[in-house]
Amino acid sequence: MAAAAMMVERWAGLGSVVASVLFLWSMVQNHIPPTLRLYLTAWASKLSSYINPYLQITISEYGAERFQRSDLFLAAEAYLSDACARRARRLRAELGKDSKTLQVSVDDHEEVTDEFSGTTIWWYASKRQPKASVINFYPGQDEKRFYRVVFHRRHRDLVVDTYLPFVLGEGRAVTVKNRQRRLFTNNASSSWSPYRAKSVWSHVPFEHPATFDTLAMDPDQKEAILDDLTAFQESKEYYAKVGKAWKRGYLLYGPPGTGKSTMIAAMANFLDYDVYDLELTAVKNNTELRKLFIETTGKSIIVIEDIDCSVDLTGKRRKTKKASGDKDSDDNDKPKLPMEPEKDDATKVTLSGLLNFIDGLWSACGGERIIIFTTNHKEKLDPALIRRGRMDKHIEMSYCRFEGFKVLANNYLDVVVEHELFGEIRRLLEETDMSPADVAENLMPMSKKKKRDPNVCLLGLIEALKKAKEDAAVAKAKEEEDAKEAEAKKAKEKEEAEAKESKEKDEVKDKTSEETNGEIKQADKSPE
Ligand SMILES: Nc1ncnc2c1ncn2[C@@H]1O[C@H](COP(=O)(O)OP(=O)(O)OP(=O)(O)O)[C@@H](O)[C@H]1O
Ligand SMILES: [Mg+2]
Repeated sequence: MAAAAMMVERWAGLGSVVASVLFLWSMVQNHIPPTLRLYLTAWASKLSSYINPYLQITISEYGAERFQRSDLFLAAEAYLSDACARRARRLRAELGKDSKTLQVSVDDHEEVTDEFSGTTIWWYASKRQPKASVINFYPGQDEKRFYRVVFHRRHRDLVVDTYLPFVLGEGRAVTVKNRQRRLFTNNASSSWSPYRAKSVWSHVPFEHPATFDTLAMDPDQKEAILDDLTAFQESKEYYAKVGKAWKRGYLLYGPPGTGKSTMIAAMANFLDYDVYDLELTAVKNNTELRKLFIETTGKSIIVIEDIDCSVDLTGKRRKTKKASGDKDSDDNDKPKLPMEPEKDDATKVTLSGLLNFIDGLWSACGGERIIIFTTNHKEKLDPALIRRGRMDKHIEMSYCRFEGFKVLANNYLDVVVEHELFGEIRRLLEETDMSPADVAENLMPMSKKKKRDPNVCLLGLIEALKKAKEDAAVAKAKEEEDAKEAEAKKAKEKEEAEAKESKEKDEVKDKTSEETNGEIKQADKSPE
């Protein structure tokens, strides 16, 4: 290691000699004809490569894409920060994008060494000064930063074929680990800019605290979902082998307040993915839908909430999506997303557009995506939309039962062990349908007096459950009464209709017989 440092120092000394020569060279080169200058430059570089056994690779901050920082540069920066920065003597510390975490990286003009398969590789961070005469409109573009990788020429293959891809992979993994995850929402197409590809989505930091530990649901179901997600995340090779795009669809269905949206947040936190919350009502047509999809990145969850409310029979958007708790209470029995031939494809999002969104384009753009639909009314969705292969797993989010309650009691009241009131709560929860959201609400009283007293909260929950049970019984009795009344009314109407019909028949019969009698009498009177 020390020998390597000495060697680098020696070459650094030689470098300063070369720099002086180059300076003189630059002084005289203006007086040399261009062809000769080119020839001499090539010759000088040949000579230098003959003497200098070290090769160097430059990784510039801005590559061919002038306005976008190069992936390799970003990966190298992340890799060096993670693996080598602590060995450097001059570091640079900055607040991360989330303004919370501290990011330490190698400072400019600093050199660090890395060991790979017994080989020493030197990294040198630097920047080119901007030309004084150039005014740059893009901040960050005036200084051109770069990394230089220096290694012995006998390790050329190792560095190019193995080491640099390793740095790229490791750097990307570090970036994913350290990144601030984001929650994206689609902008109305009127604000899309042809000059900024990223204008179709806007984002905020994703900071939802939900995890699977805090999610109240059946433990076996939770375990199965976690298994499924882990298997998906680790199956890159498997998906490639069977020729399937690396994506998975989940349909979350159940009554309001049962934790569908919370589950999505828990999944994103578990997988460490970004979330794209796609508001279909803001998308004008299938072309826009496609564009939105293309602008999503890998390692993300694309969510369409309340899919049954997003597009109706004619493809027209509804004005208010979440007017009430139960989003479909206004027109419950209208089927949505029909398999009808779509005529004006240019002006609306259609079922086929949506299906294409899920599987057509998925296959074209690889990369670890999950799509989730949520609905309160699974039965209203077109079977084509939710068939296995599109929505691979259907997850029912249901009312709170005792196992789910125990999670909530732990979350909200820190009650871990069995409480004396648990027996009654268990019985009531089995007899009453109450959503986890309502149970949670009862466990989180806002009054100062009741604050954090488990007994008071649990008693409050028991009261609420009893009331819900009574209300449900009253509602059921009323429903039965209404049904009976409706049946009686129907029977009466039927009876009346039958009576009316038979009366009409009798009248017709009477009239016919009268007419017949009249004709007979007429015949009797007529001369033979
Ligand atoms: N299963 C659950 N576990 C833990 N908390 C829950 C659960 N279900 C609901 N909650 C609580 O209730 C609130 C509302 O839940 P959430 O928004 O996830 O319900 P939802 O099923 O998406 O409802 P909707 O169908 O109306 O969209 C959440 O903020 C959460 O605190
Ligand atoms: Mg929801």
